[in-house]
Amino acid sequence: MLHQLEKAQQVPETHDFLKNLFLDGDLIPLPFQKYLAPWIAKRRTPQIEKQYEEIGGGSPILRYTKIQGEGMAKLMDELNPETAPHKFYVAFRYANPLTEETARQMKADGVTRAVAFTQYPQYSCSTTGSSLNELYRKGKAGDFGKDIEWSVIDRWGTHPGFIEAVAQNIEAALAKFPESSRSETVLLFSAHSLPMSVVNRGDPYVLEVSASVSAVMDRLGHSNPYRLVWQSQVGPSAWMGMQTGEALKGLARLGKKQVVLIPIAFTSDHIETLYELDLEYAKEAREHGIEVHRATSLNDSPVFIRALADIATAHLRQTAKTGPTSIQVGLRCPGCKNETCGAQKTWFARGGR
Ligand SMILES: C=CC1=C(C)c2cc3[nH]c(cc4nc(cc5[nH]c(cc1n2)c(C)c5CCC(=O)O)C(CCC(=O)O)=C4C)c(C)c3C=C
Ligand code: FES
Ligand SMILES: [Fe+2]
Repeated sequence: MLHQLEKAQQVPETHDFLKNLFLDGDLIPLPFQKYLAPWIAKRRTPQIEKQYEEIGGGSPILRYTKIQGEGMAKLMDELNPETAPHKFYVAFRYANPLTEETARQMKADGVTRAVAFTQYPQYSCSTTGSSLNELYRKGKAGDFGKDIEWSVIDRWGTHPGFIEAVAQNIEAALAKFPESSRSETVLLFSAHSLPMSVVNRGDPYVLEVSASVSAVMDRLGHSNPYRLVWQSQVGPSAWMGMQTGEALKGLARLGKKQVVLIPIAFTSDHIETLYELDLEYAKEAREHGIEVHRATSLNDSPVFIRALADIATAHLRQTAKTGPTSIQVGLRCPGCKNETCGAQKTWFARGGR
């Protein structure tokens, strides 16, 4: 079973993954989306397939998400026996296991209480928002079963356990530089960028990623100079900058010799750490005379798995008092014109009813 699911994450799934992604009107509203999405996906597939081939034949996201989920549920059984047993399910937005498949499984298992626990530390309507909209659509249609009660963990980008796990991985990367020059190493935090159209409608992601970086730097005692830069722009529109690749070139021009690259907006390795950061940017920076080490992604970090268990445990205790959703998730972006966002928020605030 595990093997089959892992195989589904491999190169041949790239086309369907991209098609589902470009079909998502909550992520990228396109004119004639139903027709344009398959066309863009098809055109983009060979290039992205090649990237997945170069990072070992697929994305490790599912494998790590399962390790994290299993570790979290086991710890929660110990930390919070009153709500045990805890079970995790994975619902991806574009690759298998898709929300509809997971819904079927949860219905078959007779689940009556569920927490939608986003695995994006910082909230964006293009990531967590899109996933919540999908859960809402499937939930409203009864795909998860009729009597399920929902609550939502919508963001946790400054949770001390998450910050500690990131900081420890930065310290391990810094230790690879000679002690004499270690404090001159630039810490370059890199997050997936957002189109300016999303930023400018009031999406909270840029602020929240910045807050994560601030919290990590506080934890490190501001031992090094740092910047937050943005990667993985797609298409011709304007995106949040400065771009990670350009920043590395700029640092080289300024005579910087040592950089630690830090993925800050995702919890496991994926195409953007393993291909873009490691194979593209780090290689290019080395050609410009910079020694680059990448902070390891959180992956199977026990400190991080403990943080997930702590976040979920605190949530279960808190929702009994404060209700199923946070105050912050209730506010739509001031520029939001997507009616599904409003309906989704109302639905979750009522516990999925
Ligand atoms: C972590 C935060 C992410 C944000 C914010 C985000 C916004 C966003 N992404 C696209 C388009 C694409 N993203 C793609 C891959 C991808 N995106 C994220 C995360 C965020 N995206 C991850 C972790 C991944 C990699 C998945 C993996 O298995 O490795 C892709 C596919 C790859 C490609 O074709 O380049 C696209 C396309 C948009 C348009 C967007 C904001 C509106
Ligand atoms: S786009 Fe942010 S709430 Fe709709
Ligand atoms: Fe993306």
